[in-house]
Amino acid sequence: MIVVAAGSGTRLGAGGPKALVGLDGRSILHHALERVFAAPAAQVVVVAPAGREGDALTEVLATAGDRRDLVGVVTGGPTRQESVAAGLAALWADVEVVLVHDAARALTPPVVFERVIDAISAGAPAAIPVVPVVDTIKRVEGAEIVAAVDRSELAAAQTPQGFRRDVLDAAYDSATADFTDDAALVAAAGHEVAAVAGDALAFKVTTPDDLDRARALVAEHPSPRPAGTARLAAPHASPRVGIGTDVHAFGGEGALWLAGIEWPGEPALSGHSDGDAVAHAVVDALLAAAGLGDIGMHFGTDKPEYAGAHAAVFLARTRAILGEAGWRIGNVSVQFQANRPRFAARRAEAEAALSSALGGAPVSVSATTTDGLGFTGQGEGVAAYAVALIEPA
Ligand SMILES: Nc1ccn([C@@H]2O[C@H](COP(=O)(O)OP(=O)(O)OP(=O)(O)O)[C@@H](O)[C@H]2O)c(=O)n1
Ligand SMILES: C[C@](O)(CO)[C@H](O)COP(=O)(O)O
Repeated sequence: MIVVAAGSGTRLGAGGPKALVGLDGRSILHHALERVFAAPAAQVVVVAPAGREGDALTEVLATAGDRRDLVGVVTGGPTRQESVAAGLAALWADVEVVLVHDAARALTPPVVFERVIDAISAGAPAAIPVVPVVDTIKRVEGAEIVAAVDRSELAAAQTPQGFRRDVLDAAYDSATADFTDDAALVAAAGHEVAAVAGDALAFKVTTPDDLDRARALVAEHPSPRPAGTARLAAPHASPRVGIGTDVHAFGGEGALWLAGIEWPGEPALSGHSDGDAVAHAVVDALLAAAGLGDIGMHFGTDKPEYAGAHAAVFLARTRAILGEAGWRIGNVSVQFQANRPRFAARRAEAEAALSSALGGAPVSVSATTTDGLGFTGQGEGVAAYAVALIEPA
C-alpha cells in the first residue's frame, strides 16, 4: 500500500504540510495510518513531504505496532502523481496488488480497504471506492447555468484506489499527462475501473471546513485498533549497535561548542547548528542502531528550529525518537579527533553533559590527534566517531 502524504495543503492553508496538521493532538497522517494498519496489507510505503520524512517516520512508529518492519518512508514530489510514482518505486518486487491511499482521507474505515482488495482479488484490474453525488448538479459557464447534469451518472471518487501491480506500473510508465487520481491515469491507459461502495467518513480534508468536520468526528470514530494495544512494544528481543561519524570545519562564528559544552577562547566550528561533531556522531550512531535513518532525516538543514541548536536539543529528541520506537539507550562511546581543544581536563564534564541529555545513559568520550596528518592534523577541522548500544525498552 502507498499512503501519499506529501501534499502542501494549499486549500487548507494551515501553514504547513496538511498530513502533519493535528486533529485531536494527533496528526491527520497518524489517524490515516491507524486505519491503514487495521486493514490487511503487507508492505506500506508512506510518501512524506520533502524535509518532513522524520516526522512521518515518527507517526509510522507510533501506529505500525508489530508491522513496523514492513513500512518505508520516501520523499514525495511536487504533484500527487509524482508522489505516487515515488511510492511505486519503493514497492517490493513481489507485491502484486497495490492500494494507493490519501493520508488526507484520515478517517477512512478499514472496511473500505477490504472492499477494494476484494474487487481486485475477484479479477478487476482496478477498483476504487465511490460515493453518490447527492446535490443537484448544474453545468455553468461563468455565472450562467447552461445545463442540468444527470447526477445518477456521477459519483465522487475516494481512496484507497486499488490496482493490479502490472497495470499500475505500466500506466505510470506510459503516462504523458497529470491526473488528479490514479484511476484516471489507469483508465487513460485503457483499463476498466470497477466501483465499490465508498464511505462518508472517507472524505478528504481539503478545506478548513473539512478540517473542522474531521476534528468533530474523530472522537466519535476512534481508531479501529482495540484499546490497550501495545503499539510501542519493543520491536526486537536483542540489543543492537550503530555507528556514526561527523566532521566539521573550523571557521564558524561565536563560541566553540563541542560534546555538549562551551569552550571559551577556542575557535568555533561551522555548521547549520552549532557544529558539535561529537554530539552529531552520537545522534547518527543511535539512529543507525535503531534503523531509524540518520541525522539529516530528522534534523535536516530545512528545519529552522535546529539552526544554532546545541547538543542537548539533538540528543533529547533522538532519545525520544528511539523511545517512541521501543528502544532505550544502553551506552555510547565517542572518539574525538583533532589537535584542539584538549579534552583531558574537561572529559568528565563533557561525558556528564552528553549523558544527561540522553537521560542518564553512560557516555564515554576519548580524544586523539593524528600526528599532523589529514585535515584534523592540519588543524582545519574536527572529526568524531561514535558507537552506540541500544536495548529493547
Ligand atoms: N505533491 C503531492 C500532492 C498531494 N499529495 C497527497 O495526495 C493526497 C490528496 O491531495 P490533496 O488533497 O490535493 O492534497 P494537497 O496537494 O496537500 O492539497 P492542495 O491541493 O490544497 O495543496 C493528500 O494526502 C496529499 O498529501 C502528495 O502526496 N504529494
Ligand atoms: C485522489 C483523490 O483524492 C480522489 O478523489 C483526488 O482526486 C485528489 O485530488 P483533488 O484535486 O483534491 O480532487
